[in-house]
Amino acid sequence: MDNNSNQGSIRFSDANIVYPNGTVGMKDLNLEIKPGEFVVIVGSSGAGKSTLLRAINGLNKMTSGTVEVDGEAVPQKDGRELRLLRKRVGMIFQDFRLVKRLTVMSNVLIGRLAHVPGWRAMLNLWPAHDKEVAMKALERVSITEKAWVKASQLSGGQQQRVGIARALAQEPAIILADEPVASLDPVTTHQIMQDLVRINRELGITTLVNLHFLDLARKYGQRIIGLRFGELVYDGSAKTVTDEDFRDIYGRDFTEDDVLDEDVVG
Ligand SMILES: Nc1ncnc2c1ncn2[C@@H]1O[C@H](COP(=O)(O)OP(=O)(O)OP(=O)(O)O)[C@@H](O)[C@H]1O
Repeated sequence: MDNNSNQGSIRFSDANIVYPNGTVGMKDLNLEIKPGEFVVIVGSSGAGKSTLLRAINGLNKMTSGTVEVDGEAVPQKDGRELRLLRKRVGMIFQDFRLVKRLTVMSNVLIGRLAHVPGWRAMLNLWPAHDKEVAMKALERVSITEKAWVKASQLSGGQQQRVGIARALAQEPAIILADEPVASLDPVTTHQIMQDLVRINRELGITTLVNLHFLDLARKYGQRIIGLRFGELVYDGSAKTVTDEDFRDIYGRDFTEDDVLDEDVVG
């Protein structure tokens, strides 16, 4: 998987999203993310983390302002241009979003859908190249031995690895992971976070991860972005973020519910 031709820069300029019911999802956001960055986004429930991620692949439309990927505005209308943009942006979900009755391989090939003619995919006549890309993606998350197993037979952690492989099969410039570990046990959570960090280092794919747990943000983030009521209230290194910063982002003291490993709470 060669990511050299991909870039993966993101820029929000004076960006606002107000939902039809009047809720503010994003407020005056100005933010630049460089190709290859690993960014963790934190904030309490409803702070606008998903809104931000979904704006990058055009799932949420701007009320005003712009979001650009590699210098091109994310199309605000559904259509061919938006499909081309989405080809470059892989998504990873909290609930994995696999097709449970299909094999792991078929699920990963879904990541190739935008790259092959629809009739080929429908007839399951995938070109050798696409199968190879899918298998390499499975290798990247060490799960090739499950290629021909039905997704329904996998553990949560294995399912999330397949979710990652499906995103990688797109050969994306950007990966957006929306609470990717929220459904996993602590041990598996660390494994999946390590996978995401390793893949980011190996392939240089710009990666944005929404996280609920503060200790994970600190441990695995490179850069931390904090949101509150749709506004950017923190942007800094994960190495130097303080408990005080987290309190400001959350607008309250944090509790054991905010950390995965409880002994971290002082
Ligand atoms: N489709 C929608 N229509 C109306 N309001 C919405 C919609 N989607 C999100 N919101 C609201 O926008 C705000 C930001 O939501 P968002 O899902 O981005 O927050 P979040 O930080 O991801 O929260 P969580 O951690 O709970 O997923 C919240 O107040 C939410 O209720």
